[in-house]
Amino acid sequence: MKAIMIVLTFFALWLTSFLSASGENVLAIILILTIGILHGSNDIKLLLNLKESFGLKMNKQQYLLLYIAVVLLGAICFYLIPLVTLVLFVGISAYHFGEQHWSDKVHKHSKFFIGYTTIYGLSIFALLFYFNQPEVIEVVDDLCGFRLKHAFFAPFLIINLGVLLILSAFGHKKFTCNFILEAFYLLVFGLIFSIAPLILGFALYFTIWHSLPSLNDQIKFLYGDISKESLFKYLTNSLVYWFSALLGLLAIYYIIGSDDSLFLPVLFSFLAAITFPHVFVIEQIERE
Ligand SMILES: CC1=C(/C=C/C(C)=C/C=C/C(C)=C/C=O)C(C)(C)CCC1
Repeated sequence: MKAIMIVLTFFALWLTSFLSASGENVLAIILILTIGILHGSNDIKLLLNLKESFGLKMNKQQYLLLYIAVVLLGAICFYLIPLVTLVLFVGISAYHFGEQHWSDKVHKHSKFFIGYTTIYGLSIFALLFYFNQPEVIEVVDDLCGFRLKHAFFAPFLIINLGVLLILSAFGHKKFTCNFILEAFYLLVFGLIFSIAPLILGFALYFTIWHSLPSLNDQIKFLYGDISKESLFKYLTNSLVYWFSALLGLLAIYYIIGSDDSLFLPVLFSFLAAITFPHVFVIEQIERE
């Protein structure tokens, strides 16, 4: 799987050398809205397939209502306390990306696992942000009116990578992985983020390194194997949710009108709102 992901990543990077800046943005947005959104479109079915979640067992309508309520709550928080919600969003996403990457390589459910995966995810974001400082400063400013300083990025990267290194050294007995290979993946991510602009760098990581493996795990969890039939079942079942998410996003863009400077902030706050419940669903299936 990882070899395919490396090939896909470099293929996509090679493809972008033929694209203009706006072409790269279009490719990034297509990746996020297709594979990216798709990997969160079967959350309700995943919840229904759990023995229980949060000690509860609810029916489809109840889960759907709860899900929509959490999305709306996330959106309202973004509106009312944008900076706090953004920090929370990046922290939760870091844990979520790390959990996806490490779940089969280290003993789960320990405090160490939560700390390690969060620091790993933060290191990925720190790499992405470090190589795209002007764009990150703009998007964060547009999102919550807070202007990050350039002096923030290098220490943020060094601290996260440093803590990751220390935790890896102390906890290496808990892992079943090749750390040289893991360091190589981080190098590949750094390379992608330094070559591609912010949105494309994020999209390549998010779709190839997070959403595809997550789709793989989810299909196995739901149908027991990866086959044409189970892929077809997954796609047909997620279609209506995927389509509703896209319609929701389109509706927001329609309501705010054609203000270009709001395009990325709206996309990221939309992602944040739908990410909050998704992270809890995946956390529950990883626990089973
Ligand atoms: C890239 C980026 C950001 C963070 C995005 C995040 C945190 C995305 C997480 C998505 C997830 C976890 C999706 C679901 O699986 C900021 C800080 C908004 C602004 C600068 C660019």
